[in-house]
Formats: sequence, C-alpha cells, structure tokens
Amino acid sequence: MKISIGNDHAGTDYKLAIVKHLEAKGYTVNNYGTDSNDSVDYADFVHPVADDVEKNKADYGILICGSANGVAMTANKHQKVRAGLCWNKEIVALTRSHNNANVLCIPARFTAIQQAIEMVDTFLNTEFEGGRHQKRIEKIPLSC
Ligand SMILES: O=C(CO)[C@H](O)[C@H](O)[C@H](O)COP(=O)(O)O
Repeated sequence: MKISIGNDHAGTDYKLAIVKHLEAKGYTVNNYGTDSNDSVDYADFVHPVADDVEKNKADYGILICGSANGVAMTANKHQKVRAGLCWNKEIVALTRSHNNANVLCIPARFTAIQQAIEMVDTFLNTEFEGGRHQKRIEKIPLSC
C-alpha cells in the first residue's frame, strides 16, 4: 500500500514520526516535505499529495499542519480527493466508514504525536461501509 504525506512547519515532527511508523509496518511512503521547522506555505506541500491520490499514484494521503484547516481546504479542491479533518480516532473511523475519505488531515497543534500515529492506524484499518453512504459521496463533486 502506498501513502503520500505532506506537512507544513507545524507538522514536521509529527510527519517524521508517522513516516517512521509506517515504514516500519512495511508501507511505501512518498514524503513531499517539508522536513524542516522553517516557516512554509502549506498548500505547496498539499498539492503533490492530493495529486498522487487523485491519479491513483498513492492509495491514501496524510496531511499535517497546525489546525489542519489549511491542508484540508487545499486538498479538497482536488475533485477526486475526500480529505477528512480529524482530531481523534472516532472521527477518523467515521471519515473512512461513512465518507470513504482518501486523505487524513491531522491538526498537529491540537493532538499528541502518539495520538496522531493511532489516528493513522485507524484510518488505514477502517473500511468504507458503502450502502447508503455511496450515493451521498457521489453527490459531493460539483458538476461544472
Ligand atoms: O491550518 C493552518 C493554516 O490555515 C495551519 O494551522 C498552519 O500550520 C498555521 O496557520 C501556521 O501558523 P504560523 O503562525 O505561520 O506557524
């Protein structure tokens, strides 16, 4: 399974811990940075991740910034991306089971690193329920 990951400066430590965790579990991880704590603009690190998911170059994306609002807003501009902003495992499970989210957005300034790692595990181990939810997610894209 391939995971693409990106973050701004608020999420660097979280990203590095998540990459180490995923690679130890045998996942292939595309890390698009940033890998420093120097101030950057989150959108620059979101688009490559969202592109990978949209073009099926990655099975899932993970995005991290301070509140996760910026990365979620940016990722969801991509038509085939369903990015969920989650701050606990329960919400992560729902964004997978009900919304078939393909991108997880983590608020680094409002979660602990271990909590974020557990959220990633929940994200990757929760199946989409389908059924009544399928027709709902099919209505998300704007027909333009
Ligand atoms: O969601 C965000 C921006 O909308 C993130 O929280 C950013 O990480 C945050 O805005 C960065 O703030 P900073 O004061 O420039 O570190």
